[in-house]
Amino acid sequence: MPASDLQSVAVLGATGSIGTSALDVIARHPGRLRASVLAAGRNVDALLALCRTHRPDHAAIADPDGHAALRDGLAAAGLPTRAHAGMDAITDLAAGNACQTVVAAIVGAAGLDSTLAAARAGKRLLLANKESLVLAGELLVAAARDGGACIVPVDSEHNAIFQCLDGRGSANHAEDVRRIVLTASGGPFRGRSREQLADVTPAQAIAHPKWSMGPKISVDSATLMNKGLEVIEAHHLFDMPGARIDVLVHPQSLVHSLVEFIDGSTLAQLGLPDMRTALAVGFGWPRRMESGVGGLDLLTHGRLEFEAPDTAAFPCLRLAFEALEAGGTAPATLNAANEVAVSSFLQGRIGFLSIPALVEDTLAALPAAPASSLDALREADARARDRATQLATRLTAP
Ligand SMILES: NC(=O)C1=CN([C@@H]2O[C@H](COP(=O)(O)OP(=O)(O)OC[C@H]3O[C@@H](n4cnc5c(N)ncnc54)[C@H](OP(=O)(O)O)[C@@H]3O)[C@@H](O)[C@H]2O)C=CC1
Ligand SMILES: CC(=O)[C@@H](O)[C@H](O)COP(=O)(O)O
Ligand SMILES: [Mn+2]
Repeated sequence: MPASDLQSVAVLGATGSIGTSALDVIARHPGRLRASVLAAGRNVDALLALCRTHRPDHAAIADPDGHAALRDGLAAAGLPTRAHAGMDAITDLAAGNACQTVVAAIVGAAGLDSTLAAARAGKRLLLANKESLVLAGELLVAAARDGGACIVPVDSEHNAIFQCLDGRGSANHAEDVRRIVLTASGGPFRGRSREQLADVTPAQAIAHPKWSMGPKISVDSATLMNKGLEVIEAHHLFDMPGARIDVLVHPQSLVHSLVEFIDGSTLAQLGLPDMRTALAVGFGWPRRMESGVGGLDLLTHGRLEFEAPDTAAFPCLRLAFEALEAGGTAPATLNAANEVAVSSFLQGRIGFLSIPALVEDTLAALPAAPASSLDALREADARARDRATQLATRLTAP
């Protein structure tokens, strides 16, 4: 196969759940895919282990203090991989010649700069980092359009919708589509009342019933904030107003989302809950690639059930719809407050019910302003983090 057919891939967030799944798919296609850049946050040992297996040209650690350990570890392993450190280095690698494709799988707003850089540089962008779309969706979609990037959403629901729309993204489908329906598993606490959520622990919250994921998104699934973030994500990716985006709880997580068209047709994408399918769609689109995921045997799986989300017990979904409706800086505020709240909960500093309370308080304290620039959004993000941190500290105080 000619060298030009080999797709060089930067996996940002390589040590995480999505990063690991992406590398699994890449390793199945040695003639077509190559991990040329691997990047992580702080975990130098895990990054070094991946470098020994995948032998990338570049490895980058966001934590500047990790540089020496990464460089020395690569040298000790006899690898030619170049060591880099700091977020700017990751952003430069995402935009540079070392990769044609970027898997954006850093968790949280920390992924924004590298995702934006990949979009501006016209990469094939496998977008898992939903927080960057929530924070700066309009800018990111515009950067991809202007830079000639192809965004393939790999969040499972958005990947499903992308497939149902035949890859048309935000273009050319608006008149055909009546509504988008995002499915939600309901998380580990589906069916519980608000009172029954008061004492749940971080360990219970990250035990997702269907998907194996990192801690932050697992807590988001448990509060239904994940679905709220996904509503805003769908708004930007598919140019749909919130009023035409619905959420349906589907505990089996086999129907990944649906699109209803104006002629009464509904298309859905189904498959086992394994992110390698969405990632293979991202690498191969418009062709299909082997992903390592088996087929779906509906006779074995039995019933497919659907129910309405309970926004009284799980108000984060309502808060996200309200932030989308308010527009401007509100989604950035929602996202930042949620990141602080989830981190505080995972550290055992606040209770589960304090997550929506803290987000709601922050949104009320910092009303939406026009999101006229990236700087305005960054400022909204910083202010929301300050406010939410103060509140979390107050809630923690004995
Ligand atoms: N997991 C899933 O199935 C799905 C995830 N997503 C989205 O994908 C993203 C990643 O999720 P997931 O893989 O579960 O998360 P994980 O927590 O498993 O992994 C996070 C990755 O991000 C890296 N990271 C953390 N902070 C930084 C930073 N400041 N700079 C650079 N890298 C950093 C981590 O590195 P280190 O190990 O060194 O800390 C790790 O590689 C999230 O936005 C999530 O919402 C979307 C759909 C499904
Ligand atoms: C795999 C994926 O895309 C996750 O976002 C998943 O959807 C989380 O499950 P919930 O439906 O419980 O939020
Ligand atoms: Mn999802």
